[in-house]
Amino acid sequence: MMAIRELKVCLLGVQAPTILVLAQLLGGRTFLHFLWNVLPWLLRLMLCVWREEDTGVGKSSIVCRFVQDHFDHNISPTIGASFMTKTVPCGNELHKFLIWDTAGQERFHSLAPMYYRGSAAAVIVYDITKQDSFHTLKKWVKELKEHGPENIVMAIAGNKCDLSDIREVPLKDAKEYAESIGAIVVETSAKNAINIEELFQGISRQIPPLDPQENGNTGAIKLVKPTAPASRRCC
Ligand SMILES: Nc1nc2c(ncn2[C@@H]2O[C@H](COP(=O)(O)OP(=O)(O)OP(=O)(O)O)[C@@H](O)[C@H]2O)c(=O)[nH]1
Repeated sequence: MMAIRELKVCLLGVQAPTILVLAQLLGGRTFLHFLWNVLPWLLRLMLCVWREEDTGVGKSSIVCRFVQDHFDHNISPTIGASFMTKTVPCGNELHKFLIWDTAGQERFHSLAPMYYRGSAAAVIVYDITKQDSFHTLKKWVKELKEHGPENIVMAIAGNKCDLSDIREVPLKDAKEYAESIGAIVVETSAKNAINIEELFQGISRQIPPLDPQENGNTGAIKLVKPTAPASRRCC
């Protein structure tokens, strides 16, 4: 007899919220003054936003590698969220990951609670080549601690480790931070399939095993061998 447990997992992570930083810089100016001084900034901002919306930290790519063992260089940015599942063995149990891949663009931030609420685990992804994405990760951790489920397992994924020659975030920093918040940390490459399985195995290991005393209410479904159907008699 093997128990299958459904584990809701959400992936969070975004590049630096440039719009917010700029909005703070612009505060309190008159409109003409604003236009005169800020137009060059705005042009730069538009380029920046375009660039940032174009390159995420790699959440969808991690999910795609984990579930389909596939990597797409031209993957489109997620709109809202996307959903995939994968079942993996863990000891005497099967863990069915119900994975919510959230959109990284700042305009979708307010939707995130829908996905982390009720989650057994959250994977917070940053890009090792973007220091800003590591700062943003800390904001996600704060939000999860304040508003997320009490016993949520937190896993930090430093993605794009295939680009370590242009790294901005030292692994040591990530390890120290993860230790300080009791999170799992691993550097991944969705592109080269590095540590993707290990990331989810690490989450599985952190999920407490089912209490055999509990009946129902655990989200677990017991799989049992079907018994032979009762023989039917004719007449
Ligand atoms: N070199 C490298 N590039 C990667 C890796 N993972 C993702 N990318 C690239 O990074 C870009 C963004 O990847 P996505 O998976 O869409 O990132 P995301 O975080 O889901 O982005 P949003 O959906 O906008 O939140 C794409 O061009 C990917 O091909 C990786 O491990 N290494």
